[in-house]
Amino acid sequence: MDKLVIEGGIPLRGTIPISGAKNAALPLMAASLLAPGVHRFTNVPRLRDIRTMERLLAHMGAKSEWNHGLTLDTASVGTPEAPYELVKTMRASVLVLGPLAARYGRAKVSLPGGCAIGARPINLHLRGLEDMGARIELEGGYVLVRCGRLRGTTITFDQVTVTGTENLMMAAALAEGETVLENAAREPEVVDLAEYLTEMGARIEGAGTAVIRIQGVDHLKPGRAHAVIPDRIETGTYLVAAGITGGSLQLTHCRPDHVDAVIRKLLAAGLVVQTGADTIRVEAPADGIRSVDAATWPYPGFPTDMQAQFMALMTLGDGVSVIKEQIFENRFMHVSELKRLGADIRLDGRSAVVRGVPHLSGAPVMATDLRASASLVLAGLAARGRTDVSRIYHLERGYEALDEKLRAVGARIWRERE
Ligand SMILES: CC(=O)N[C@H]1[C@@H](OP(=O)(O)OP(=O)(O)OC[C@H]2O[C@@H](n3ccc(=O)[nH]c3=O)[C@H](O)[C@@H]2O)O[C@H](CO)[C@@H](O)[C@@H]1O
Ligand SMILES: C=C(OP(=O)(O)O)C(=O)O
Repeated sequence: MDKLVIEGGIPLRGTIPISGAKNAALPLMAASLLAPGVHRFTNVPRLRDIRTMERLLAHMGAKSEWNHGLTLDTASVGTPEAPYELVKTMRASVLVLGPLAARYGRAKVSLPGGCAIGARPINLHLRGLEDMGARIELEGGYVLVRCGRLRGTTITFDQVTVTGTENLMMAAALAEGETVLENAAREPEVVDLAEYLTEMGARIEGAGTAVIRIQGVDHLKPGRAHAVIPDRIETGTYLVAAGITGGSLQLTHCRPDHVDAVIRKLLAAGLVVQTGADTIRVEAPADGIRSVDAATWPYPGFPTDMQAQFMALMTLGDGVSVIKEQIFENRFMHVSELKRLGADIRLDGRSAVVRGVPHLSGAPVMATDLRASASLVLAGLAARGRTDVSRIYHLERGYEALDEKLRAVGARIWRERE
């Protein structure tokens, strides 16, 4: 297994191209199950999670090929089943549930279980499918779904759920009649999925708002080649990388409007940020990082997937920052590791109270989840001396060529065998 070694303290300067969004590509790949045939996606990031979804679709009989993007042929899908071995490595596997139920009238999908950041139940996905007429049983750790054609209905989510909204939007695309999703997730990834589904022949209105209306159709067909939206969390992570190292970066191939809430926090922290049509220029503050509070919230709020990285920045702030995690009950696993690098952080329920320190010092650290790992890399880039980040398979789930991209802007970061 590899670890990342970082010699910190170098201000990053240069240009970083942003990759396609993992959390947009995964539901798009699942959507290919809704219509047998050849689906083409461009700007798909080469990541562990994407490979896992490829393997999951292959298990069902799909064929995939990389050639200037990803081609998925779902013509021979015949096993509507997601086994535990694959689901346990990637929770987003649950995204096949809605498409399989709608297209095949049956599905056997392993329950994803909890993970480092929280319990993460899928009750809202299941209840929604039941409301649409599916019979659901839990057996041997699997969700078994049986249904005739799903029926449109009104579903009001108790809580905003991103993959829940995506799953039910995909199921509703082939249902009979109208489905209304209320309190739906408004994330850009939901909009990207709705755009491709529409391209496939689905009738969807309101994606990107809290109420999505879907008129079910009898058949869907593969759409034209679809370009995955840029990764807003990767974008945010590199914005912080410039600020925390005292550097300046130009990010290209990104969507500045998708990181609005993050940019506003970074401006409050003193960073200089200028946006273009698909570029962002970011510079560290000349007079040090200002401490600011943040609270996570569904889009367009401050993303939970940026909480750990923002906390890394705040460890070097000029005062006290209170960071409140309001989406996941346990997304603070990075705190104890950041403390090993010299950060002053106290946990108080769902808040972290971060008192800025003048500098961080390198140390061996271990990551427990994807964004926690990113926060440790950021802290390591700023720290004096050497930081070893182990368990980088977490990072490989969600960051394409992270070490290469950072090296290209001057970071001293490399892989070593553990
Ligand atoms: C692949 C993907 O897109 N992953 C993202 C998605 O995860 P994911 O879609 O799994 O997260 P959700 O939006 O569903 O979770 C939001 C909250 O709702 C709760 N909940 C969710 C569903 C459910 O049936 N019951 C329930 O109680 C969750 O435990 C959590 O507390 O959105 C999260 C919140 O922005 C991000 O951190 C993840 O990166
Ligand atoms: C939590 C994340 O991913 P997942 O929902 O796949 O665990 C993430 O992308 O930060």
